[in-house]
Amino acid sequence: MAVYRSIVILTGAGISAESGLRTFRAEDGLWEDHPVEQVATPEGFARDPDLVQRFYDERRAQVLAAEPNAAHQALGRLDREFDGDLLLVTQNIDDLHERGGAERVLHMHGEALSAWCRACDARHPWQGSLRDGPACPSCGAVAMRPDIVWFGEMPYQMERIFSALAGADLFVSIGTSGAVYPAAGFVQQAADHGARTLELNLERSAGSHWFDETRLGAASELVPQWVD
Ligand SMILES: CC(C)NC(=O)[C@H](Cc1c[nH]c2ccccc12)NC(=O)[C@H](CCCC/N=C(/NCCC(=O)O)S[C@H]1O[C@H](COP(=O)(O)OP(=O)(O)OC[C@H]2O[C@@H](n3cnc4c(N)ncnc43)[C@H](O)[C@@H]2O)[C@@H](O)[C@H]1O)NC(=O)OCc1ccccc1
Repeated sequence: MAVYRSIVILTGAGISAESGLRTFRAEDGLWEDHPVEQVATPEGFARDPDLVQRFYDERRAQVLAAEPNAAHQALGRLDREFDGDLLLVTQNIDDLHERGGAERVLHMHGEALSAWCRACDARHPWQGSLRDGPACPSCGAVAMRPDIVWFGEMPYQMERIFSALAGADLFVSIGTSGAVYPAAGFVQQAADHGARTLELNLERSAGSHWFDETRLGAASELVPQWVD
């Protein structure tokens, strides 16, 4: 790891699969029994807010019941020991990176354990249900939604991500199918700036051909091997 000055890591649902959190596109994936346009779009929320709140209440409970695995813990070690620039960009809404010891984490698609008040724009750490329309602790309005980036919505902190990609000399992608943009385009941006690019995934992804190297296997084995 010593040779690199600035590392950007992108993670997806695959890194949390071995912690018991379902991925999206596997045959038993989340999108199988929850059509994405119904539960992960602003239109779906407007059409049936109770269905969407119930979906994310379930996800929130699953996240609270899950534990970080060896891949999360290895990235926690890397974050503690690497004194260069490091940004761990995750598409995941779980907090397993933080519970695995990582601090330089950016949730580009939001967080399950956070609620967003549409009336006063405040965000609140949230572990309970949003279904029964709790009042916003800041303004009292009953206008809270999951603090999640849905399809058609702008991901969070894109400027910070683009500038990290522009300065990176190593880009590593872990447990993602490369099916969703803008995250799926990060490897090209990093490569265009001269970074070495490495993919760690259970199977080849839609973006594998963009990487200098792809290692296939379970994250709980590949990530500690790469870090240590
Ligand atoms: C379907 C796709 C074609 N659509 C999009 O990409 C859209 C539209 C779009 C934008 N640009 C485009 C360009 C071309 C085409 C389409 C678009 N994108 C958007 O709408 C985005 C917003 C997208 C975010 C939506 N929210 C999510 N999540 C939060 C919700 C929730 O979590 O409920 S997306 C969701 O799916 C995405 C993909 O999932 P993965 O994490 O990769 O999981 P998946 O199941 O697919 O794959 C798992 C992988 O792990 C591997 N694996 C499994 N087990 C293991 C294991 N044990 N070990 C290792 N690997 C493992 C498997 O092999 C597999 O490869 C993740 O991002 C995830 O967060 N917003 C936007 O574009 O805004 C405007 C904009 C943006 C920038 C600049 C200007 C304007």
